[in-house]
Amino acid sequence: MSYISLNNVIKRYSNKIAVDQISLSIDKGEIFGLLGPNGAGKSTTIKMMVGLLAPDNGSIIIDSVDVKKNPLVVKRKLGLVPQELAIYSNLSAEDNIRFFCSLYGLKGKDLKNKIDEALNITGLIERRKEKPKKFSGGMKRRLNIACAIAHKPDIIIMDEPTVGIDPQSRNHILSSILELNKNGTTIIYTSHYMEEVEAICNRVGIMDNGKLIALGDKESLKKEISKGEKIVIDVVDEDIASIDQLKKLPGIISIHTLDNQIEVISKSPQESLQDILFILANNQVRIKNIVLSDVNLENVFLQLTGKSLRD
Ligand SMILES: Nc1ncnc2c1ncn2[C@@H]1O[C@H](COP(=O)(O)OP(=O)(O)OP(=O)(O)O)[C@@H](O)[C@H]1O
Repeated sequence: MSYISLNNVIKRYSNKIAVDQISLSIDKGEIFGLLGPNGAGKSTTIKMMVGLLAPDNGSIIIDSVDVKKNPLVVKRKLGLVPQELAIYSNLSAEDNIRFFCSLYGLKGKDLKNKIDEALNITGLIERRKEKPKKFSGGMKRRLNIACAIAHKPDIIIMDEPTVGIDPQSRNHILSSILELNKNGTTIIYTSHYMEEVEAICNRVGIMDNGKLIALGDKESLKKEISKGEKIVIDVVDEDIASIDQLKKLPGIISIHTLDNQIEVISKSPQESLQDILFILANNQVRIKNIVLSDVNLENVFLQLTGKSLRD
């Protein structure tokens, strides 16, 4: 039996279907990534997993417990890092963590050790006495994480924890997640940044319009969905006629253009390249740069939905 399973879960807000019959399972010790653009239904899915919202249909089972039937039992196993900051600006960093730990009944030496550990893992130990109103956005986000993980839950669920922060804090957060996972914690990580999901997650679910449109190990997802390689061509000016001709070339899986960049996914890029260059030259399209690379999760998403993750 899976450690975490969602079975035909549906959630509506009035007439709007936010989560549309999702089924997936997650194993103990995984870092599972839930990827999708804004409004895909990630937060709603997570809120149902932690018992903040009840599904209209279907069930969610965590470590053999039904979330709807026994929300309190499940909540003890979980740490939720919400998308919105849930910290008190007038309490010091360590008092914020102390407050959240006290909700789990922690006291004395155990409490002190857990506060220290959370401050260490999020890189805030030196700033423990300071109030978050003096913190940068990235530090506030790290404190938000420290508050959610300090009680050492078996499962940590993070809802876009790196939105709008500096690269240093982002890297710190990603390495903290890897460290927590090394110690056995199961992590569920939602994001619309595919680079983050690619960097830390083992398995990935891709959501769009409330539906789970792909699920699997990230490498096999890339292989199965895009049996090809990518050619990225920067041009001076895009030309619609040449794009139409490129689409007709043999071996071309997909073509996407954005801001004078043409992204071609081809079954055999070495062979396609000659033809592509010929067509562009014939249409007097001037080329600034060409790069060959592997497909990524963004390409998988594009191929499945016809739109970019950040549309
Ligand atoms: N409380 C609510 N009332 C009505 N509609 C809602 C509510 N919360 C979310 N929605 C809608 O449900 C859909 C899914 O939203 P959700 O927040 O789950 O998506 P998301 O993938 O987490 O997006 P984001 O990254 O922007 O948070 C969206 O169309 C959203 O507008």
